[in-house]
Amino acid sequence: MHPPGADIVLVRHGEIGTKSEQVRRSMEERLARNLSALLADRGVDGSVERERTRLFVHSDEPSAAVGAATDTFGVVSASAAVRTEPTLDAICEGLAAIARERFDGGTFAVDARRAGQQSAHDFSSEDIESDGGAAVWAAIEAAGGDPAVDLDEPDLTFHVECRREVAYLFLDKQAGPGGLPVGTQEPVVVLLSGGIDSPVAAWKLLKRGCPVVPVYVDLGAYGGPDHRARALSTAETLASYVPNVDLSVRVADGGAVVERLADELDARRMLALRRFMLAVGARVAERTDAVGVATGEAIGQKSSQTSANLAVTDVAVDCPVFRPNLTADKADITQLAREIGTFEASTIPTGCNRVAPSLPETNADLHAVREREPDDLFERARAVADRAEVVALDR
Ligand SMILES: Nc1ncnc2c1ncn2[C@@H]1O[C@H](COP(=O)(O)OP(=O)(O)OP(=O)(O)O)[C@@H](O)[C@H]1O
Repeated sequence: MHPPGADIVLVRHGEIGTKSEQVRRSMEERLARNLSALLADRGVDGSVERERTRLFVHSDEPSAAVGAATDTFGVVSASAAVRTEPTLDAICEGLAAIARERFDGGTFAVDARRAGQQSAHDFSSEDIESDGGAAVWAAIEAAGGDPAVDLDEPDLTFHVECRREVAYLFLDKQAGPGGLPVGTQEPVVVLLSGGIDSPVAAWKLLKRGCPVVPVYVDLGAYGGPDHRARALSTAETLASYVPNVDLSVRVADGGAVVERLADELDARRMLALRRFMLAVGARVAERTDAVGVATGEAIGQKSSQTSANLAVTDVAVDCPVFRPNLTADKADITQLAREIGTFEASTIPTGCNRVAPSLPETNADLHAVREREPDDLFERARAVADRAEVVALDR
């Protein structure tokens, strides 16, 4: 809920504040650009202003601007606010005006902080809280209401952030994703199957500032058009968070290799397939200046993902393999998929055939895996990656 007449959004970031002056400035600039891009993509009126430790969005659409801010990686929270003079009288008047319009019964509290130079004001945060609380109380009573204060768990909190030049009044702090602005880290290739886990892994990398390069390996007879459409659809959802990042999907044709592995290998088939996919991703990384390859895997979630098997797949490539979900439980990954909006597309039935054997290897030995997999597996991976089709997203 925002105060009546709110025309500015306070945007808070977190870890950026721990950086050196130079890094902080460049990250804040990136955050401002990313937020501007998201506002423009959503057709939300708003201009972003950067100040030390904060961004501000000037907007006549405060709810939509808060929505964009809280979808921007790097943002910890956002509040739609009204501004007043930084005097005790003006703040109390402003709080009373908000109370008249927004208090709807229950309990309230006033929470105040002064930012910047404390000596700029001749009153303390406690003064704002006590005088502001009295002003809110009087306004509610005058309107025929029944005010009650609860400082621990109020139904409505009147927040005041008093700065040297201006005081901001707001009613809530909407949580953002946190993390770092996208583009402040080097790109990473993500093997995006479109299942529940890999879009979440991609989102987590975006959240930590990495632009991602999605790669989908077409499984031929073991995949199909719906399987591919599912991957593209999850990429489109991811792209809606970062409209200024190119999330075109590299679609690599792995059909012939998958068929061969299914024909020739039994228990170790999935390991060879994972090693092939990693090699496809590594080749794309090489060609796109990405620093590594990420997957949606988590320790022990599937037979191909036991800690022993993950070790065997990693050594297929020279570049780092990132697994943002590594220690996450499936329930938590699924919950996040729901929250970020990829779950629905990820669970569309694709009717694809099962590649996995009925008795898969769970404790693979690297020598045994190497011995059985085709000699030209990695050569084929590179060739498939080089021929990958770059599919622009439908947005
Ligand atoms: N067809 C594919 N194209 C690209 N990457 C894939 C593909 N299949 C699997 N992967 C990668 O390998 C990881 C493990 O594969 P797994 O078989 O568990 O995937 P899934 O269950 O189909 O999808 P997800 O792991 O996304 O839920 C995936 O998280 C993904 O990173």
